Amino acid sequence: MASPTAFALQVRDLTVRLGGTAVLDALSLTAADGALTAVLGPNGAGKTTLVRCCTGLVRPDAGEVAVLGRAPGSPDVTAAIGVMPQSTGAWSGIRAVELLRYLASLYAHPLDVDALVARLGIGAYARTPYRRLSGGQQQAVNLAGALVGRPSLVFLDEPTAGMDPHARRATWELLRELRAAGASVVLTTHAMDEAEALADQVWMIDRGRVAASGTVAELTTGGQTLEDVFLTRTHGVVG
Ligand SMILES: Nc1ncnc2c1ncn2[C@@H]1O[C@H](COP(=O)(O)OP(=O)(O)OP(=O)(O)O)[C@@H](O)[C@H]1O
Repeated sequence: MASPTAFALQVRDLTVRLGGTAVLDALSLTAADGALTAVLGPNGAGKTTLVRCCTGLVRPDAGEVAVLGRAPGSPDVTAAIGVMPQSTGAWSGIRAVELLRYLASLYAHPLDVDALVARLGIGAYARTPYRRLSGGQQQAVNLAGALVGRPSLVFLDEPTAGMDPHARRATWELLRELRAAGASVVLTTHAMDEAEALADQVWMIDRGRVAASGTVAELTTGGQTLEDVFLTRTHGVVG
């Protein structure tokens, strides 16, 4: 289903206070329809909080979020998006393939679970309880869970963290295919090569604000690498 707007995601002046701190501080950004948008930022910059606002899990203190042109958390939006959170402890006992079949049953036109399992290399551990999977295997199942409903817009919070290079490249290929099929992708990552390889648009956020944005080419004019730009424009907690 195509988005009715030119933007899959519009975030305006978003402010979230947690524990007395403005974790997001009047943050504004957009994700174009049909594009892959990467959100980069140091640990604690507010990336996961942003995703949680977009998926209706965190209610902002101020500002606006429009997901596919509508309010986050509404049933029609929820049915049209996919979400891969950083951790999903709730699935502890269920086998990977049973989890995916259950998730598929929640959608009107899900992807074929067996094909998705084969595509992401999940077959070898499809009958293993989720809690016994390695970190990278859990990531692959989480990714499959985010995609199985054939979403128009998918939020992926550090999708390849913990994946080996085979799984990482398979994931990149799948994300390129998703975009080619017209889906919009918003992903957070610490991997600069991932943003360079995939992103149509990059947003660097720091301390809850936008520190830089543009295409990779725009951000790296002047011969700097994306990592150089990141290190210059954002603050780390170490050092
Ligand atoms: N429930 C909460 N109460 C208080 N502070 C919180 C809460 N949840 C998150 N925070 C704080 O908000 C800030 C942003 O956290 P968030 O998880 O959004 O960062 P992030 O950019 O995703 O970081 P990382 O790259 O480490 O995953 C952090 O300083 C975190 O400690």
